[in-house]
Amino acid sequence: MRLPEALYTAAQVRELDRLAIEERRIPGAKLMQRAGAAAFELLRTRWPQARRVAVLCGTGNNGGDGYVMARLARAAGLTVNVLSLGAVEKMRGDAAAARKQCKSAGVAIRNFQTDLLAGHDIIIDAMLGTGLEREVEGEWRAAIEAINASRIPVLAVDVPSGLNADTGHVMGAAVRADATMSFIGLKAGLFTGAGREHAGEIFFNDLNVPPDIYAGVPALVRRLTETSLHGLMPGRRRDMHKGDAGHVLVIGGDRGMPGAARLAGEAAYRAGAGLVMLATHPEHAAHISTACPELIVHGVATPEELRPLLARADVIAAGPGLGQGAWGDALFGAALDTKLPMVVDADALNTLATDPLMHADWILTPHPGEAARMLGMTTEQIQADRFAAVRELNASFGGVCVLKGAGTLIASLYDGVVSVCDRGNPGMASGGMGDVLTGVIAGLRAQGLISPVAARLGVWLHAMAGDDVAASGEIGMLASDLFPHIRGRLNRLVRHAGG
Ligand SMILES: NC(=O)C1=CN([C@@H]2O[C@H](COP(=O)(O)OP(=O)(O)OC[C@H]3O[C@@H](n4cnc5c(N)ncnc54)[C@H](O)[C@@H]3O)[C@@H](O)[C@H]2O)[C@H](O)CC1
Ligand SMILES: [K+]
Repeated sequence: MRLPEALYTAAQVRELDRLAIEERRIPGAKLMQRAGAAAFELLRTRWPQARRVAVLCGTGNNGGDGYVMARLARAAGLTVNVLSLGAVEKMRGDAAAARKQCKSAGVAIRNFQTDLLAGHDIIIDAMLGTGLEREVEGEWRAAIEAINASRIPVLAVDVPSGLNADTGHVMGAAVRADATMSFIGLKAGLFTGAGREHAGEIFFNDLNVPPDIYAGVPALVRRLTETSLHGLMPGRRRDMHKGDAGHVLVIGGDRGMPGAARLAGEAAYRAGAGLVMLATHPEHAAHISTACPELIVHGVATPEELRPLLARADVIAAGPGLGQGAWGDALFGAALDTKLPMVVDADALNTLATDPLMHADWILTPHPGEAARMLGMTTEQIQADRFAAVRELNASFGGVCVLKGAGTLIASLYDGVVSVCDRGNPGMASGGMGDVLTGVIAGLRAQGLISPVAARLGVWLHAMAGDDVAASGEIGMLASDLFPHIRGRLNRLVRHAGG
């Protein structure tokens, strides 16, 4: 089943469950049977050779799903060992019934012990799902750490145990799954922060609930997908000229830091800008121009020298290599005085951290460290709840905020929706990648896309290009390796949209 765009919190999925059970009269036990069957089907298709299955079951409905899977695995002739955790005598309702049925089917059920994991081909993690309500401790933590140390493949049921379904934060310890099958509603925490590290490949099954129940629970988080980004790029008239494709002015490159500004400038061209000007420190204007002759490079020492360039720009990209000295502050200040749309990154964000200004139309692109400085928090606090952080940044600074990192988030005051990019890879954690993103977003904005659209499309193109480059390995990727793939992905998007 294709992954839906809509992502939900645990509470929202519980509401969807309630609607299905109470208003559509689908018994919870039936949903549990369907969940167990769907997850077992995934087990068979993804690990067809697996014969010896360890199913770790908690005491709630997540565990109930696991008991259903164990019964089905035994009926299919697999060797199954259920290892249960928690106070099983307190089990009630559907989960208790599933455990009873599993026992009646002759499945071996024992209390979890670390040494019982060895010798299995696959581990099913059905300990904790959306009911996780505190840090894992004791036998739960021991089980999670034993699973992660065992190096046995893991299929997580609904949510990897120990992972916060809303934020992707690890609550003490969390299972590192090779695959996670999530039910009824995809949980937002699987797609950002530590979620991406722990969920493995994500699968979804709607358990065949009536589609109209989703209308009652509006998703506030949405995945970026190629489909959702189709048709956003303006067409290109045969008689258009470079002015029609927009003028970008990159402001950056203080003494000794020419590279960032140059990368942002070239990226703006790769995203389709008609003309890209670069206002940089006079000492390296000449050789940036040699390195990339398409850039209109100006050595600028003062705001007065910057003004003629501001007058010709449609969009400003401020920050790449801007530095935090008087030169950069003066030029950034002059840019803020205009009403031009801006993409603000890197050192210019650090200026905002100390001098929280506002601007009519900007896209801020902090990484977690810059976000922490902007909000007066620690990076750990930002990463502990990235959704809350990006919403707070957006509420504090307005416009559009792009919180970079695994599972980049985009929040926009224009529509209140947070978008998640579930593409990109660790190979992109290298110098210059952020400068390229800044340039791509500015290049799209210059072609007339409104800021929330330019930010979403830019983040998606940048991540897809990074995945294209990583197809030949994630180690040793250069930011400039992305350029041909950004262009390729953008033209493919336009072609498929019939643009
Ligand atoms: N109809 C449905 O509701 C469906 C649910 N599905 C599955 O059910 C789980 C959610 O089940 P729930 O009983 O609400 O909670 P959990 O099973 O995730 O947690 C069980 C239980 O564990 C205790 N607990 C919480 N935190 C901790 C902790 N840190 N350490 C120890 N114990 C903890 C707490 O008492 C919880 O109640 C959902 O994920 C699905 O897997 C079906 O899949 C679909 C139908
Ligand atoms: K689980």
